Amino acid sequence: MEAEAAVDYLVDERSKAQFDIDAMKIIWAGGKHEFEVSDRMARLVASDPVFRKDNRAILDRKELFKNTLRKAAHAWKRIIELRLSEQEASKLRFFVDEPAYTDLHWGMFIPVIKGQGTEEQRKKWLPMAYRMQIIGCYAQTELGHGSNVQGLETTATFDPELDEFVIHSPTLTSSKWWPGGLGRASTHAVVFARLITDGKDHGINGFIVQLRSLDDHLPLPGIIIGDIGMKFGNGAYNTMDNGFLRFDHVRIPRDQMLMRVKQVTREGKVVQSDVPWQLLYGTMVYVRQTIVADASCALSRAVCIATRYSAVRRQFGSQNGHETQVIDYRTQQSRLFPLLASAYAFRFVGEWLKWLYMDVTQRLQARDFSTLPEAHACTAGLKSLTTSVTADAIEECRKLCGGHGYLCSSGLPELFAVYVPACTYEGDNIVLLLQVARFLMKTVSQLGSGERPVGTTTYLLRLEHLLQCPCDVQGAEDWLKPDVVVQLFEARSARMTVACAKSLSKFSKPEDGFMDLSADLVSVATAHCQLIVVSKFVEKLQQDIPGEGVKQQLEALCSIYALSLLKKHLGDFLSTSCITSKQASLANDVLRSLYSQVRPNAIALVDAFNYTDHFLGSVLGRYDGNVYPKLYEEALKDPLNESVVPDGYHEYLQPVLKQRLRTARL
Ligand SMILES: CCCCCCCCCCCCCCCCCC(=O)SCCNC(=O)CCNC(=O)[C@H](O)C(C)(C)COP(=O)(O)OP(=O)(O)OC[C@H]1O[C@@H](n2cnc3c(N)ncnc32)[C@H](O)[C@@H]1OP(=O)(O)O
Ligand SMILES: Cc1cc2nc3c(=O)[nH]c(=O)nc-3n(C[C@H](O)[C@H](O)[C@H](O)COP(=O)(O)OP(=O)(O)OC[C@H]3O[C@@H](n4cnc5c(N)ncnc54)[C@H](O)[C@@H]3O)c2cc1C
Repeated sequence: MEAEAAVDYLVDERSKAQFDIDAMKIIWAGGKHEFEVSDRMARLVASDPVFRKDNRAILDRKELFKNTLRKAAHAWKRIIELRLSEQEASKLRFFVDEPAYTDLHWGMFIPVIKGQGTEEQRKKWLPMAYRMQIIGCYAQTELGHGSNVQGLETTATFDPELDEFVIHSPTLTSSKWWPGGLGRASTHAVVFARLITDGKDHGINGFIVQLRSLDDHLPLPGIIIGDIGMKFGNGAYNTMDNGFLRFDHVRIPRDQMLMRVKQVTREGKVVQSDVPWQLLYGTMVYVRQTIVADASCALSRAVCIATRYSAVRRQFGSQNGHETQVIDYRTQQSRLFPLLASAYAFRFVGEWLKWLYMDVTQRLQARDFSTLPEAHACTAGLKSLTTSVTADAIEECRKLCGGHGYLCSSGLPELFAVYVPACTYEGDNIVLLLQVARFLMKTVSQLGSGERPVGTTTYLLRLEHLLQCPCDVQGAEDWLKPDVVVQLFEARSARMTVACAKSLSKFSKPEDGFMDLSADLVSVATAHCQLIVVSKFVEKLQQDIPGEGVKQQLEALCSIYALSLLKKHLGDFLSTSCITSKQASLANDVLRSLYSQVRPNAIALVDAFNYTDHFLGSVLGRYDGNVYPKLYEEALKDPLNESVVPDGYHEYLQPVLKQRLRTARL
């Protein structure tokens, strides 16, 4: 093909923007400094050939994994050479954009030692982990149990004679199964096992166990270890060595039990410290909070691809002598713009959740445990909400790109395959929503006893009002008032919560009620979490938002986010008598006019994510919109096109064709 001059097919679109895009970039990044770091790291990765990733879909598993090891080693080398800070290093790894053992080492192994280790344990293990002299993973899930952590079967039995624990896998189902980084890379693991002393079971605790030799990487005696096999999609999450692990009476010193929550003395006595036992689950709270921030990244990435391509792609009709850009179809807008709005909404709720997590961490250090239940409910609920929406949205973006979205070169199939397990790992999304529902039911049941709800449940203090207040919408413009919308979401959540609590109270055993009503409880939890996202978006807009037109764009997106949820869950709002059908119809009119308002800004709103073409990894989402020649180029790179006549022609095609000829002649 002839080389084409570089043309920016989206220049016109960019010229229509009605806001200061540089200011929006800073809002999206979370500050000037964050923007600068992110931009610098993205470019560093994009310009380094070792971080190439366009061949992932065609590499076999072994090549894929070796390539991941190579990239992780190279990333580490760059981090050391450039003396990158922790923030810069983590951004660099993010832009390398390939699931790897390092995610678990930095994301779970180090945090679990920090959160559950004693001062001495942190001093001993963290420096080695920070220097990557040991590589660790988080070995909790087993073949037989993942969600039910209390059901884990691996045992850690204290031997007072030798002052050691004996780690053992008593059954097949007790095999550790799934931990990332375990299969091939890790030298160590934090293993969750049942603590047994003097024949008594004291429940689950974490233990630091060395798995492989630091000299030759061979498994240590008594350790049976391997990779659990190929996962969904080509490339995708197969760069990660999710592993299995069995123990045959493996001995570790007593001081390798993580002892912040429980201690075992030299004599074998178990001492419960004064921190709540739930801190054993603290690493999951931390990781769930990071997953919410990541959801906005994955979602914005898919939306960026679908939005740019929708502006380039034309089908049918006529617009100034051209066919219509598909982004101008109302159906395309009504599918795409709520996802664009959700990307911004999740960004802001992610920022807030990070704050909440820091706050609870500081309180825990000061021995104030009062906000732990709220932090658990918020991280669990928002992890569930944002990952489910994002996984569905990536698939919707694929459909929004028509046939070409199904090509690997669109970047969307791999993004979906990498992202979709987020609905399962770090807590199955339904199981986590049931935790939120449990928290809400408890909060409502305690209202009568004078307990005051705090944080995100404070609205339940106005229960009487919320149970009967009418929606304040008279005309379409009322739907743009943030206080009207927030109160509506509060009323819906409060009414659903109370209805469920009433149904539960009819059961003589609460557990039976929870089983029977679990589907309704999940809807209640979803309504509460959606309220949190809407109100955090509204709160963000009450802050000082610099930059011409930026606030107006964000206000439009906030309204789109809330009103598209209202449309999707209309059944909830009507059945709880929160709104009338007339008000619902007005909301729909407002949504249409908001789509028109966003339309000229759509490309600039996705440019504000500041993604490099390397990170997007999508021909359809290219910054310059030069889609067709590049799609053609990508097709030509496929190994099937290496020869004109395919391998296998002589064995399998020619005989068939020849036979056809003979048959035709007969
Ligand atoms: C295109 C390329 C793109 C490339 C992208 C590259 C980047 C990719 C990166 C990917 C990296 C991803 C890494 C993935 C890591 C996954 C790691 C895992 O899954 S690790 C494995 C993760 N595994 C899981 O997540 C397992 C999920 N399961 C669980 O968490 C628990 O078993 C349970 C919570 C469901 C039940 O527990 P159970 O003990 O039966 O509890 P009860 O219900 O009886 O409640 C008892 C009380 O405890 C309270 N409470 C509960 N939790 C917490 C908490 N966290 N805190 C505080 N409190 C908590 C609860 O409220 C209640 O309080 P109250 O009412 O009594 O006052
Ligand atoms: C890619 C990936 C990476 C992972 N990485 C790690 C890791 O590094 N370390 C680690 O320890 N683990 C890891 N895991 C394991 C992961 O945390 C678990 O798979 C997850 O917690 C879900 O548990 P499960 O597999 O037991 O699902 P199950 O609980 O068996 O879920 C099966 C079905 O049962 C339903 N269900 C279960 N309990 C209930 C209930 N009480 N009420 C209603 N419905 C219920 C669920 O909704 C689901 O539909 C990883 C998993 C994946 C997919």
